[in-house]
Amino acid sequence: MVCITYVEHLKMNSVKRLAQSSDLKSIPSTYAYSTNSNEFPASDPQDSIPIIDFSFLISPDTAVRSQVIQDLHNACKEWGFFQVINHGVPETLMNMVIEKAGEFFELTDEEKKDFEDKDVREPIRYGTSFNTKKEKVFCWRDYLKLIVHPEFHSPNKPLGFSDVLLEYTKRTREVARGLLSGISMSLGLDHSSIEKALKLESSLQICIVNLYPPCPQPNLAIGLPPHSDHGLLTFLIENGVGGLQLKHNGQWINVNRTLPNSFLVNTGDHLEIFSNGKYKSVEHRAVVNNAFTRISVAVANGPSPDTAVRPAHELVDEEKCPAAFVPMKYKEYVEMQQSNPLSNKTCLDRIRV
Ligand SMILES: O=C(O)CCC(=O)C(=O)O
Ligand SMILES: [Fe+2]
Repeated sequence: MVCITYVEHLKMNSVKRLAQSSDLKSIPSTYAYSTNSNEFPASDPQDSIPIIDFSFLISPDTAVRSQVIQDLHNACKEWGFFQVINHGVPETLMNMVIEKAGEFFELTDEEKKDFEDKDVREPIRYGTSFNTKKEKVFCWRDYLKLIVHPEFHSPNKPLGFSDVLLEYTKRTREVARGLLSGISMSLGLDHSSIEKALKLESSLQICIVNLYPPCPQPNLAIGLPPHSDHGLLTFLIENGVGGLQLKHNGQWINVNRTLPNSFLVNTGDHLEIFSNGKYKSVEHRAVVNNAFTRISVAVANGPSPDTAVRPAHELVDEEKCPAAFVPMKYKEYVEMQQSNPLSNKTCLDRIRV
């Protein structure tokens, strides 16, 4: 392994730059997540990840609507991951997001420095790994995190990035609200229960761009360690390289292919909280490879920042099914998650009764 001191390495503040060092044949010890080259065994899924046809949610035919609500129930209960098709967001817009996100990382170090991550409360944060202040082992990943709603924030470069993001995040928010209305019904609640209780008109929406450069020892480093997401629903798109793995029935499986023009959506911690544990947030991780740069864009759709989220009262029964989580403001939860190393479901466990 190359021996770069901790300080030298922190000065780089970008694994993309580290990966570009022409003589990099092995990873610095600070990236050695594993000593076992079989640390990330995963298999291909036997059944495909559930598919949700978004257009069915607004079908005039009641039977079609009931079926898609049942599909959402099964997807949230059995998988916590699903592919959304016929969502109405143009494919060209989705491709532009990936393209512009990639261009952001091509800016010079000086240009990117203006957006450097200084504090978890900042609305624009460019950085490396997940939380270098707290981590012993770093992730093979650079990131750009943006708060895009209720207020929209974006870097002013590269040219056109901000416009594309504004449109994309607005459109995905509409799809998220539609899905959450169906998910409300799939929990036996009114279609507007989640919308009203969690004040979705001012939902906190965060866009996370991940860049995973080629890694000389992909079996020892990790892109993102196993974790669940903080929000209600995360929408993921990527540049076709692959590397996401999810935990299904206790086994890690590869997400190799998703349907063209689809979103990969996963349930987050706040859906687990609101549903009082009926729907669980699902652990996933990103592995790296030695040939291609992977870019993924995750949009986390959550409750409004000031809402103290608790299980829906209809899903709580003091005797049979008491509240499984203590209430906490969503923005405080996000800060707690971002201020600690990323690890499994440790954040949610802190508020579990
Ligand atoms: O890059 C990926 O596939 C996963 C990203 C992710 O899990 C996240 O940003 O929370
Ligand atoms: Fe995630």
